Amino acid sequence: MASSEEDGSVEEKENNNKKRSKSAIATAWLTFYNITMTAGWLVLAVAMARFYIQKGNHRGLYKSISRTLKFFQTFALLEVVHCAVGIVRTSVIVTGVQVCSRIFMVWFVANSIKQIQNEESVVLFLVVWTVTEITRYSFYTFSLLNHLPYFIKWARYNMFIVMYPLGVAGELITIYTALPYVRKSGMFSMRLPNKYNVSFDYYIFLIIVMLSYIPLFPQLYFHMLRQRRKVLHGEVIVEKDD
Ligand SMILES: CCCCCCCCCCCCC[C@@H](O)CC(=O)SCCNC(=O)CCNC(=O)[C@H](O)C(C)(C)COP(=O)(O)OP(=O)(O)OC[C@H]1O[C@@H](n2cnc3c(N)ncnc32)[C@H](O)[C@@H]1OP(=O)(O)O
Repeated sequence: MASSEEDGSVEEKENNNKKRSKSAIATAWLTFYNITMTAGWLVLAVAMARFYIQKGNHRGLYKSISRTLKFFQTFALLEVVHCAVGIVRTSVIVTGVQVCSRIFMVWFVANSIKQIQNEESVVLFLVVWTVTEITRYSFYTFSLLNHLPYFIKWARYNMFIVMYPLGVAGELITIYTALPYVRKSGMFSMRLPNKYNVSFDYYIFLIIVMLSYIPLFPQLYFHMLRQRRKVLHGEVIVEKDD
């Protein structure tokens, strides 16, 4: 049977060619992006391991890796763009919540509140994020290259069961530990009266962020459980549109 392209008009053929070259460009870009991100998180893993081996404890670890961490975690904003322009089939909202909460954690908590940088909870979320991202980006890279080893697929869709709650625990304990310093310093806050007639309390905002994990985290977790059933057990899942 002839394909629709063979039957179609010149215009249809041109459209098909455009789609094909767009997806080739998209695949090339995603491969480059995922390799870069895998390498970035590997650099972080090696830097953390070396730091710990040399110093024997975690004091100063955050400071030593903060530039690399900020760069690669911020670069992950492109994932929201990938979903928005449709080159990956993932929800913009799910990806947006995941990426924005991490960027918030890096820039407005760990980076801004120096007193908490040596907390164990910071090391906890850093280690969990690093292991997760090396697995996740190598999963995408090998999938795009059509050479996905089963252990990477297995790790991608099983490790999160433990890693997600551990990462969330690290993040929440860190924010909780930061609260007294934020209250004392009044950082990022605006009190009335001021010329804009606006008041903002960063301390209260951080409490709201912590509370927002209660409705939002289960959605991410259940999304991953659905992905797991689809990919590892071949279940057909009908996703709602954003
Ligand atoms: C301003 C203040 C905001 C404060 C908000 C506070 C609320 C916070 C609540 C949230 C807490 C989050 C805490 C979090 O930071 C803790 C941790 O991360 S701990 C570590 C454990 N974490 C994980 O395991 C992360 C799991 N999450 C993810 O993997 C993703 O982020 C997620 C978007 C949730 C899910 O990913 P996705 O939907 O993409 O699933 P898949 O991987 O199965 O992929 C689906 C299809 O898309 C293709 N895809 C996706 N990305 C790419 C890519 N980069 N390159 C190529 N292809 C890609 C993938 O191949 C699939 O395609 P197909 O269906 O065709 O196979």
